Amino acid sequence: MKIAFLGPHASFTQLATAQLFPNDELLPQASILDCFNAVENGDVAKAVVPLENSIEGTVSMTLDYLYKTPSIKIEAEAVMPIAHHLMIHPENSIENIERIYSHPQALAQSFHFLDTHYKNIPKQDFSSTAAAAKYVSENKDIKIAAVANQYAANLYGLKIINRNIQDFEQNHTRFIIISKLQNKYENETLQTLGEKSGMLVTLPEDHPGGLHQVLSVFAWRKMNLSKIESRTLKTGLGNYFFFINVEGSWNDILHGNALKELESINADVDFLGNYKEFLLES
Ligand SMILES: O=C(O)C(=O)C[C@]1(C(=O)O)C=C[C@@H](O)C=C1
Repeated sequence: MKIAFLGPHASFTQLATAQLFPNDELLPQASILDCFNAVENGDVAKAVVPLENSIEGTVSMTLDYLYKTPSIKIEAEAVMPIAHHLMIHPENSIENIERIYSHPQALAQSFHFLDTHYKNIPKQDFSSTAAAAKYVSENKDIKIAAVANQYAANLYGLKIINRNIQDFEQNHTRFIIISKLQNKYENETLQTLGEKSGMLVTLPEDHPGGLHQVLSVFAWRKMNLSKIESRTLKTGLGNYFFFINVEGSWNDILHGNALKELESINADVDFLGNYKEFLLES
């Protein structure tokens, strides 16, 4: 089976994808949009993209494309510990470094460390941590460093200057497996952390108590929400959709007609699936 992931080789997303699909053909993509397009066009069966980080929060691009592509559903979530390291070309010295490159999520997760120790060195966004590491390995003359993982340092022959530079010890990223198949991904070799449902809810118009009505559907059924995120609809200031995770199995969700009640208050619901959450190794 072909599986797309946010590449290039040695990205954190690849480390997650390799654990989820050890026997499949993994195809690196240049962006989260390319991962969604590869699934939407049928070039691959599934893709793995980041959804949320425990320090930096939701990856908004992933939410936006889930909203824009209703045919794409979620098959599973996987949580992986994230350790960032600062690395340079082995022929360079950290004293000469003039710029630090990485994925914006990685720079944000290490912001205080970089601000404390490398305050005057400009930080620059790159498409992924691994692409930044690769760029450093190919450009020893332009005195740059990258924030990336150990695997990228090994693959691109870089020297690690500072280890574990993330601002909080507990740094985890949650990835999702997306597909059009609406399957539930199973893996008996990985630890299961729980089960949940995901949905995107849009209210017909902004009115007093609208979100309260949506939340009460779950509250009086004693269903626990594990995530709620509002995201702009891009139709004007103040217009949002909501990504909601409800803990529990599919039967719990159907129990008491929660989805029917949401429809009865004219909420538009794109049900993303009932799926498991797995724990990965770093
Ligand atoms: O740049 C990478 O290596 C990625 O896989 C992307 C990504 C992200 O978008 O959150 C994945 C995990 C880490 O949180 C940092 C970056």
